[in-house]
Amino acid sequence: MQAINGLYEAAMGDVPRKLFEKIHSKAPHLRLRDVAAYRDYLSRYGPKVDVPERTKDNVKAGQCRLEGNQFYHKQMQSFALEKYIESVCWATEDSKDLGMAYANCSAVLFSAREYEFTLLAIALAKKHHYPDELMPKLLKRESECKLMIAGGHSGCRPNKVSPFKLNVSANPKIPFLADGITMKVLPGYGRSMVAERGFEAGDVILEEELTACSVNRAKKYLLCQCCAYTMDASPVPCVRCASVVYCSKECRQVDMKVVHRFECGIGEKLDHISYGAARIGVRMFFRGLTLFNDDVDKMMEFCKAHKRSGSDPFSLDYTRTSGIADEGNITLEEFKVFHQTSIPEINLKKDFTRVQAALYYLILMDHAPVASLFVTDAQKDFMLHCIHDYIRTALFLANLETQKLYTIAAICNHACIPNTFAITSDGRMVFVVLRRIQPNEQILTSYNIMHVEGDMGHDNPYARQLAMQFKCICPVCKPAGSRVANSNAPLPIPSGDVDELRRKLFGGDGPEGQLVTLRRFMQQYGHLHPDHPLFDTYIRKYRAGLMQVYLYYVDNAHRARAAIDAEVEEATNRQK
Ligand SMILES: C[S@@+](CC[C@H](N)C(=O)[O-])C[C@H]1O[C@@H](n2cnc3c(N)ncnc32)[C@H](O)[C@@H]1O
Repeated sequence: MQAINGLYEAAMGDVPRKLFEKIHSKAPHLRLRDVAAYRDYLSRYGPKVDVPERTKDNVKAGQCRLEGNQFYHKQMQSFALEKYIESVCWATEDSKDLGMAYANCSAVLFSAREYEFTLLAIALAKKHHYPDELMPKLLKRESECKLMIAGGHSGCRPNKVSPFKLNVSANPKIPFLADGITMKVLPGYGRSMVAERGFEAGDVILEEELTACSVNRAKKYLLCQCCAYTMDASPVPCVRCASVVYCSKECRQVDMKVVHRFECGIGEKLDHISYGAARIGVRMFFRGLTLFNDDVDKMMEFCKAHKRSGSDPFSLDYTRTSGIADEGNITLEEFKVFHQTSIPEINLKKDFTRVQAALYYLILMDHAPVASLFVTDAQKDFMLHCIHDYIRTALFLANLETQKLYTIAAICNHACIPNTFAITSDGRMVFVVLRRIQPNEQILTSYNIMHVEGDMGHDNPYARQLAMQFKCICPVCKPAGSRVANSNAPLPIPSGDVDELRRKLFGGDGPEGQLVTLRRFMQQYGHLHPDHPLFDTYIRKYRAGLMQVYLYYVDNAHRARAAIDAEVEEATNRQK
């Protein structure tokens, strides 16, 4: 068989799906056999993943800058920034190329009026050998930035408090979740998030930081490898490879400690195996290994003692842990919850996960930092099976579109017309109630979270992708159409109220005013949804408004300020 190289593009990242069709035509006896049979077959007959790795290269850094400049001159700023970030990744630590790439980032950020980030990029350019002869231009930009900030054009929003903070009483053990929400196992759905008390439209019931993510190849220079934060900031590259980038030094440190030390040097090959959330499985495996201080036998013992018998994330006590930022890793308890997740039979019958796991295994075992830890056959088999299990768990629990895994939010099931809106931006998930939820009602979000303007709809390609995962039994899709969809029926809402709503929505009220109006409307009439299709318009408007206002309050500039302060402190210490 040919080596795997370039198939990725042809198959939109679906190497294993295409490959397993090929494998099965050549070796039909493999179908649904243990993953070890796939490993043995692939290691014997190939194909071998043959993709060049990206090691630091200043020539490539220069090429990316030139490509970025072309976009910049065509006013295609986001493409320019992506190229400049890539340039940062290729450049060696001691080169002028690094300083120049940061300076170019600063030009884009300045034109986007991100003054704090511009200052940060300038500080990094100066620190990283930006050429003296070009310095006057950079200093001019720096002083213009300071003037803009002094003139009140800061991206920081010190006086505004985001309305997307938990606004109901919190669970005593899970402070980022509303009190009065529990996990129940419901027929057809499995684990489900259920309200024990009523919630109103506008209640913010969850505000969770992600547990793990995987950044797909197409976005590798756009998202932080560790926390999935959008790279509008000043990029922090891996010091060794040119394959990953981080939003901060802290993220680089954390990722290096828990995962990247195993993946650095084989990142391109690993990226080639899966386009989607499967890689989260590999990353969770290494996070587990890190929890056991790389002691494979200890991890094996633990995993053997804790069978995949089902788990309850609501049993976790987050008040006893300080979270990923401080610890640099998930806790053992959180890892156990992931490890013990039970998966429906249908998800176990997918061959492509076996091919994925076998390919990951073969690449990893060809890499000294991993191979040196897995020596005996038992240890090697453990790694293979564990990675396979975790790939399946990740595909079951993570959002396939955003490739992010949240421990608590993952329990929430999907509805095509949900009662709660899941907003995800960067590495944070927020649940806002869209219409009244009664005690004992299930909390449901649409997994199609990126398509704010539309509910799932069965013609939506993402809906088809989901349909491969499970057969939807939400109130809209349940057989025999439990939804009373009668577009001719008059809405039982006084016409004066509808006119008033329309006037406010379309009469120039700002997004925040619109939100207040919509929330009141939903509180009063939300129970009519989804019974009347006309109502969808308002729900959609409400969701779009929530997203718009949410993004307005995302205040990333304070992160840039903190990073600038840290740079200044570091420079002062260096001078001492
Ligand atoms: C992210 S998990 C949600 C938690 C899951 N119920 C559990 O037991 O852990 C996604 C899985 O839940 C189930 N699920 C979610 N929404 C569903 C729906 N509307 N209809 C049927 N199954 C659903 C499917 O098995 C799906 O693959």
